[in-house]
Amino acid sequence: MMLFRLSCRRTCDCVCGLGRVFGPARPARPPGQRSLEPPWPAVVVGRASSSVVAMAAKPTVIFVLGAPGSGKGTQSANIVKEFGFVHLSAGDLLRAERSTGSEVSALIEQHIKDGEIVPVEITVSLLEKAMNASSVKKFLIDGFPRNEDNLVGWKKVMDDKTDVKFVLFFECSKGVCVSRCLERGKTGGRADDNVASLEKRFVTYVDHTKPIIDQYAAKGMVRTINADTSVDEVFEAVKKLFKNEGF
Ligand SMILES: Nc1ncnc2c1ncn2[C@@H]1O[C@H](COP(=O)(O)OP(=O)(O)OP(=O)(O)O)[C@@H](O)[C@H]1O
Ligand SMILES: Nc1ccn([C@H]2C[C@H](O)[C@@H](COP(=O)(O)O)O2)c(=O)n1
Repeated sequence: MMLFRLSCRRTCDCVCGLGRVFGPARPARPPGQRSLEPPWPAVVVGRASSSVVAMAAKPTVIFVLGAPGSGKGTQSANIVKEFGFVHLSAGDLLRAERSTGSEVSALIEQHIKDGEIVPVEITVSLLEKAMNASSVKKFLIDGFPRNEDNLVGWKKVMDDKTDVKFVLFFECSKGVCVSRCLERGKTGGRADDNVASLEKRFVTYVDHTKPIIDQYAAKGMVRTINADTSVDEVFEAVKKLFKNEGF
């Protein structure tokens, strides 16, 4: 134990003890990065039998789900500020990819217009790329997994590489969600914030996304927040939850 502490102090600048998190010498924080998280691969040290073992910590993931307009994006932005997470919206990543004019642009455009879910190979590869590009390794993944295809694709490619903590579920009545989206549609520039697309998006939500939330609920992995109230009231509930979860 004593020997370990001495050698640890020589090799890193953290306050190490067995079981604490440390990594290589701390590099300068990249400009604009607000998080206090270490921007280098963390290493967790613990004892196995009589030897000391080290393994890389996996990125933390929280999935953010709820009906269209339930406030996933709004609350994710608040969580980023308060708790230092990185917000990755699957919808935003797909919209960005659509506007690059790549070979999948037309396919994404059609799916978004029809309120349907884009094949997971596209979405997971965009998510993985964004996660790899981030120095902060705590992610809110908003609007994913939205259907069985999303879930299977995530498990295949990302399950072993990440630590999914829970699903943050914003529960909100359809009437409130629709009126928020229609209001957003007046100025937001989204092609799918209209009555026709919203109807399709809600069908997709009820038929395909809600069953995914239910699957996670059966595993005790859903944290439900009432999202019918004001932005501030919803965030108070979110803050309480995140503190209880140890963030
Ligand atoms: N609690 C709230 N009270 C009133 N308006 C809200 C609330 N939360 C969000 N809004 C507004 O409702 C609209 C939709 O919110 P937001 O984009 O956060 O929802 P979302 O769940 O991410 O939607 P989508 O899945 O369609 O992208 C926005 O215009 C936002 O400002
Ligand atoms: N996992 C996802 C997330 C989003 N999309 C597409 C289809 C949605 O209607 C659209 C908008 O998403 P939002 O911004 O409302 O979360 O993006 C998808 O295919 N797969």
